[in-house]
This record gives sequence, C-alpha cells and structure tokens, in this order.
Amino acid sequence: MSKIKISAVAYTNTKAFIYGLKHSDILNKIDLSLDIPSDCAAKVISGEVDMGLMPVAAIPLVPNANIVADYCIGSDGAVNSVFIFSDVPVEEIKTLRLDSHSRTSNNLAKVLLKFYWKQEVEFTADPAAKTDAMVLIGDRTFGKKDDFAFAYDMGQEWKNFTGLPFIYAAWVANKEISQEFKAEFNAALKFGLAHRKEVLQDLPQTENFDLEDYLYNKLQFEVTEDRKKALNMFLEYIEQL
Ligand SMILES: C=C(O[C@@H]1C=C(C(=O)O)C=C[C@H]1O)C(=O)O
Repeated sequence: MSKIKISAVAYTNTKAFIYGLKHSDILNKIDLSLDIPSDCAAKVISGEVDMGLMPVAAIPLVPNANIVADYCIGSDGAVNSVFIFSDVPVEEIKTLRLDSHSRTSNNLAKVLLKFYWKQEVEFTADPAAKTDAMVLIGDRTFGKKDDFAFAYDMGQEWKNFTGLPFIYAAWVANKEISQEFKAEFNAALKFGLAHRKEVLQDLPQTENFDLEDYLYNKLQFEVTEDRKKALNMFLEYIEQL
C-alpha cells in the first residue's frame, strides 16, 4: 500500500500532534513533511500531498476538500501567537504588512479590519515595506508582545467580534481517506494531546512566554460545532473582502 503523504505545520502549536503520530504505528503508513503554513496549503492545493494540517482560509482552493480529523489548531479567545503588532492604535492603522507564512491570519486581519474595526487599510506582502502595523504568527511571535506599542491578539478580537471560538488550521484531505485510516489518525492525535507534558519537556525555554499555558489553555485542539460555525462564518467574510 502506498503511503499517505501529509504536510503539517512546523510550529510549536503542532508538536503534540507530531508526538502522537511518531508514537503510533501510523508512522509507517504516512510520509510526513513539516512546513510553514502557507507551504502546507500550497501542497494540499496542488496535490503534492494527500492531506495536511493546513490554514483554513485556503480550504476553498482545495479540490474535493474534506476535514478528516476531529482535531485542529484553534482557540477560544486569545491564542497568544496570532497578532497584529502595531505602532498605532487600530483606528489609526493605514498600512499593514502581511505574514508570508500565513494564509488564515492574513485573511483574519483583513476581515477584522474591514468588518469589525471598519478601517480602510492598504495591505502589502513586501517584507521590506515600512508600515504602521504587521501580521505575525507562530513561534516568531513568542515573547514579542511587549516590543510593540499595540499588540492585538486576533483570537481574542475574533471572539469580541463574533462571540465564537476560532479555527486556524484543520486536517484537510484532497481525496477520499478511508474510515480505518481516519480512526487510527485521530487516535494518534489524541495520544499526542494526552502527552503534552512530555512535549513540553522537550521544548526549549522561551523568554517572556508561558509554553505550558500556550499548549494547555490558549491553544484548543477540538473541532467543535462552534468552531465549524466560526469556520463557515470566516469563509463567508473572506468572500466579501
Ligand atoms: C495559532 C496559529 O495558527 C496557525 C495560523 C495559520 C495561518 O495564519 O495561516 C496556519 C496554521 C496555524 O499554525 C499560529 O501559527 O500561531
């Protein structure tokens, strides 16, 4: 049987899932690559891999997209790794630099600025551009919150806007995946989440950042009904951008 090709996010938020996959027999049935989120999306879209933990904003671009696991990268309010960092308060943001690693959070910033804060903002993907504010996600944000005049946690801002939790990345396949494989995959992810203590022990200490709080409280990993509702709402907002 040929192996199922999988791309997963290379950030700390995915370490428990990777721990689960590596401590399960499923490891022999998959071909796993770890990538930045925008590359996960590109690989699932192009068919280079069969499934990936990919930014949900890219789901509409995936042929035959289907969510194949009960777990995700989510939050209910603040997530502490998805930010708009800004020199000015949000009402004064005129220009914003997007994060080349991101697909979901770049769109979340656009949705929040347009529909929640009602700001007209010019966006750029040029990493050298000088702007009022920028989107930054993942491990590169750890401990950076106090370096900026304003730090907007977009998980929290989405909750303020909609009252809902959020889902940043989901396990999405571009083809039919067997029930048997899905069950084994879910069990491996669940095992990893149950062993976050071991995962924490292996992580390098990070200054000004509470990794335990991040892995146990800020990040939430279940695909709940409210999170699905948030996903549909988010994708509808993206269509109206
Ligand atoms: C919570 C996070 O969620 C992520 C944000 C993503 C995005 O913005 O496209 C994609 C995958 C997740 O890693 C994070 O990276 O900090």
